[in-house]
Amino acid sequence: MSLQPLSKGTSEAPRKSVFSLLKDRTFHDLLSIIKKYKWYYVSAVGSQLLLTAAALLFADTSRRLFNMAPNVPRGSLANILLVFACIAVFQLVFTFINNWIRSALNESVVYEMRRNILGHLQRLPLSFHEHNHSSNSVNIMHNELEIAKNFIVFDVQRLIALPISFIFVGIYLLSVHPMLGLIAIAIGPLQMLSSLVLKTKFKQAAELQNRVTRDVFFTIGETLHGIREVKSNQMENNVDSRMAEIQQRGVAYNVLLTNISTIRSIVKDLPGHLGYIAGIGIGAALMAAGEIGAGGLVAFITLLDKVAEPFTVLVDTINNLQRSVSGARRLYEVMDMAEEDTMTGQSLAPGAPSVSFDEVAFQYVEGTATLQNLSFSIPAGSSLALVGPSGAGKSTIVKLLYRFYDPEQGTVTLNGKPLESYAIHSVRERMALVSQDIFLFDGTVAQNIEVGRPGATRDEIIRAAKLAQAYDFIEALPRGIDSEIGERGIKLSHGQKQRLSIARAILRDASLLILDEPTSALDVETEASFQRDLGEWASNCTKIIIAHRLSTIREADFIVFIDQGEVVESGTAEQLLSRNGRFRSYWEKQSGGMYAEIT
Ligand SMILES: Nc1ncnc2c1ncn2[C@@H]1O[C@H](COP(=O)(O)OP(=O)(O)OP(=O)(O)O)[C@@H](O)[C@H]1O
Repeated sequence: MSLQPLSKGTSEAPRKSVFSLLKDRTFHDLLSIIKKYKWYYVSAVGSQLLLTAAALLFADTSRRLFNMAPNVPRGSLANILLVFACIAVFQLVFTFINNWIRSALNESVVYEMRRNILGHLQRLPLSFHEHNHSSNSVNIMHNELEIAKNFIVFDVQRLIALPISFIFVGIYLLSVHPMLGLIAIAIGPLQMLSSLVLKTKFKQAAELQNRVTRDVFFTIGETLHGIREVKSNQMENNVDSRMAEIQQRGVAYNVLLTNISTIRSIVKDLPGHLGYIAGIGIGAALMAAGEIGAGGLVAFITLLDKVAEPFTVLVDTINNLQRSVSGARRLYEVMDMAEEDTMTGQSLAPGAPSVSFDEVAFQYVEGTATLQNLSFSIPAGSSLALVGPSGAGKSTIVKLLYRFYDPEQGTVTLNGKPLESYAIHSVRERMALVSQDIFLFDGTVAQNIEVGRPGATRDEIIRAAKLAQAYDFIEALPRGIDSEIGERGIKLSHGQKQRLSIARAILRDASLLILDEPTSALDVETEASFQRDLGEWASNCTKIIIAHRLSTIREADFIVFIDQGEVVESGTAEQLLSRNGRFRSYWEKQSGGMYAEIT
């Protein structure tokens, strides 16, 4: 394993501006989540407005109190104190309610978005996953979603509530005294202007910081994924140096980001301080001139922050949006990718299909042909062995059958009709694959076999396990078929995993069976009984067998020998051996000259 591909995690994507993002279809898709939770938003905004009303009442009651000072009648003082107490209780209750709603909204939106993204990732074509490291997808699901969520959950509702507060509080202060009102109102726009300071530097530092986070996820994902290779190749120090380098960058960029943010926040607070000083000075002069009472000045001081807040928040929101854009750009790019359409097309009829490849050409990489001029056919219900050296294109043929990729030229047909005329779902439903790459899910043995056909009965699962020669070792496990396999089947041997994957395929009850090195990890005896039983449970299937072992190949009705994506020879095993061609020399090399075993 090389640590080089880690740099993929830092790949740059084209930058989207804030405004083009606001027009982005996917961004609107995400905003449509907000619609679903509109009552949460209405409640959160409503409770925030009630809190503003309470603040206004508090300021006005203070104004009345200080305007009466020092000769406050006893009865009035008692009433005023009661009003203050009620406001305090009201504020406590609504602050609690507001936090409660926000937390419920936050979690609901996050889980909804994660579900949407994972659903989308699953529906993307296999080519996306083959060309993107899984850690990148995990990073999208976690970090970049988190950043986008902060904007969607918190900033959106503040953007609605605070302008309304601004209007009410602004009008109130103007009514106290136009000059004081204007000073308070002027602070906000000045704060907005201050957001221009170091704006570009802030965006750059945020992007650098995001990249570091992506690298951390990438390194952790790759290391844990390939932990056996890391250990067996003693790469621990290599990984550690990589993390140390990321740590160095992470600390440097974080300090840079914090410094820039601090300078921006000092500049942003400056108009507020100046407005306060100007307001006190002018307020004192107005008091001396008898234009306002002491209460007017108190109301000004109490509400100053409330008038400036919408603009301050707008500044923060723009900053957040910039971070969201920078962090969520990749999220939106992935969400914008076209999903596989698996439902359009006709259904593949039950029963073993005939399969044919007619002059098929395919390439993964422009200019490098993987399959070319490839033609062969398999009559319904018969079996074909695909044989050839490593990299010849055998697994690619299977990928075309699954429609993970489509050929560039030529046609693949099932029952004489082009594969593209069938709904992908209906074709995949009728196919089963026993692959050399076995993936077992974290769960019990039974659950792992049931993956083949969700909803299968316990008896059906046990029957499949027996046919796959898996039942003996399953029975010996501590809890039999209900034993936990552990993450990725780590507690089982390769041969045992292979037998579970065979059981899964048997349970699937498919009509097109693909066996990709199905017995590579089985001992000779188990392989022999697997071959025997295959005739029983797969008798009604069309079978494609990819194999290197002659014992597996010779059971096939027909053999196609492939090299460099082309059919080099085809025929029965006996015909190919008697021809003294590529298949025979390939087999002689494989068997050390003992090809006579076949006859
Ligand atoms: N996702 C991919 N992207 C680019 N090239 C690929 C991809 N998958 C396979 N290839 C290339 O296509 C060629 C055929 O690969 P394929 O896996 O089909 O061979 P194979 O005959 O099944 O090999 P093996 O017997 O080793 O499994 C190889 O050169 C391989 O490197």
